[in-house]
Amino acid sequence: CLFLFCRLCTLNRGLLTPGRGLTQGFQNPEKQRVFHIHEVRDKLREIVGVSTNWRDHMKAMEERKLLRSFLAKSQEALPPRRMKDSYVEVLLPLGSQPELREKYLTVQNTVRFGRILEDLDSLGVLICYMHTKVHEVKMSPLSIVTALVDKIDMCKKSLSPERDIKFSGHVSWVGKTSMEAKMQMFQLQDSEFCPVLEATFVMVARDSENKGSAFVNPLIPEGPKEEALFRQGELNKGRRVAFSSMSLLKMAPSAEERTTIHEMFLNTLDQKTISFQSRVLPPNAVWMEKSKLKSLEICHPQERNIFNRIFGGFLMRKAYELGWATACNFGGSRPFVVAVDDIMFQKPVEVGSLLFLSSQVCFTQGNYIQVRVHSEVASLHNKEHTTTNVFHFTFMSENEVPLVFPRTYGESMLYLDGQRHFNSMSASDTMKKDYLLKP
Ligand SMILES: CCCCCCCCCC(=O)SCCNC(=O)CCNC(=O)[C@H](O)C(C)(C)COP(=O)(O)OP(=O)(O)OC[C@H]1O[C@@H](n2cnc3c(N)ncnc32)[C@H](O)[C@@H]1OP(=O)(O)O
Repeated sequence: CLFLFCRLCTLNRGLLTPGRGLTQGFQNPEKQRVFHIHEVRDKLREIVGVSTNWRDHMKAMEERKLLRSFLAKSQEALPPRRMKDSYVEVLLPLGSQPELREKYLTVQNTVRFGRILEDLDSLGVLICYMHTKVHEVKMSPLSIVTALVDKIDMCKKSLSPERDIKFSGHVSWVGKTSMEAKMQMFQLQDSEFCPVLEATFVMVARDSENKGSAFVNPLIPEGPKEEALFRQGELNKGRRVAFSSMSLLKMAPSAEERTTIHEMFLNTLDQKTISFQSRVLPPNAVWMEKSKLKSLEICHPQERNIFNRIFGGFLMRKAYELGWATACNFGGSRPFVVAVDDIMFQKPVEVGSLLFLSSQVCFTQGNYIQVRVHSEVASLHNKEHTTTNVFHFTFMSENEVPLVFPRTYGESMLYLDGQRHFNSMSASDTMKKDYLLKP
């Protein structure tokens, strides 16, 4: 207890120190500090107080128990925060520090999108720690985890690994225990940072030991722009509830969707045999099951997050890269990612688990390929499999791609789910932009 108290006191230095004057982005009126990308994870470790040595991880978690007394009994007991209180800028100096490039490089000399997913996840959590900062102590009593990647939209044709990148973001909406973080990414072009990506994540605050939920500070929007962002956060929550209540896991497809599936079924009946069993593919079509790719990851401690579970960004990178390979294999050319949506982190992944990833094309249209990656874990002691995440990625291929045909009822539901995700993407501005992002 004394050890922890000393740590809390000695670590009680300010988080913000002066940084370089980057001016692009939502706002930085109070000249908040600009973190270097390497500092983000270090900062998170400092805020949560994790052990550097794996053998000490149980002890570090024991210490966190003592922070329980700093948890609020109600949301009203916490001081309200403004959007600018959580505003953070992070520099990824790929241009000015070439030694950073290797980690981010694709064979086409573009930026690995999987690495960007990892950086966004860490940044989202840091932003939420800024919002919930308890000024009396350096270490936070909260365990903040990623619950959902609501949406990531790309808005730039290609990312160069030879030019500096900047991220910025802030909390844009809060519930009782959840927070929405909006982030943007910029790349230096002709000495200006130009927008290349927008992302919306939902983070959930848990108690010191990550066992139950915990209240977060209220958010007070200032001015019409912030009020609009906050209202959008409310609408996003409503949309997610509506989307989930209409899930094909709960409800039958609509009349239009049923017609689509039946027409696809009729298109695959063998005209010669007049049988329900005998199925043949129409020209330029592929059975959905043929599009599958699978992988296995052993979840080593190296990939742990600050709470000794597997880092969400690592899970996203692995799922994205398998999804990209699936789209590449299916479309026959290198695809570009257009959008990512609705990645739900349903269950934490324990260190030491076996992570099974299964990816398949579930919908195509023109040059677009909608890929779904399902991840499940089995512990080393218990062979039972548990779903931890479902990922949805929209890719664009250089050429028109084959149609994908479901054979079973389950696959038909995957097709319709893929179509719903694709339609929600194509309704947004995303598809109107041009892309060239590769893994
Ligand atoms: C070492 C350096 C590394 C640095 C990396 C730092 C990054 C660390 C971040 C991570 O890596 S976290 C790892 C990936 N994420 C996870 O493992 C989370 C796994 N999922 C869970 O643990 C639970 O599903 C979760 C805590 C997210 C939700 O649990 P419950 O469903 O029991 O929550 P509950 O019903 O109590 O709802 C709590 C709040 O969450 C909200 N919520 C839950 N699921 C949601 C969802 N899917 N989408 C949006 N909001 C959601 C819910 O609305 C509610 O908000 P409000 O209180 O504001 O109303």
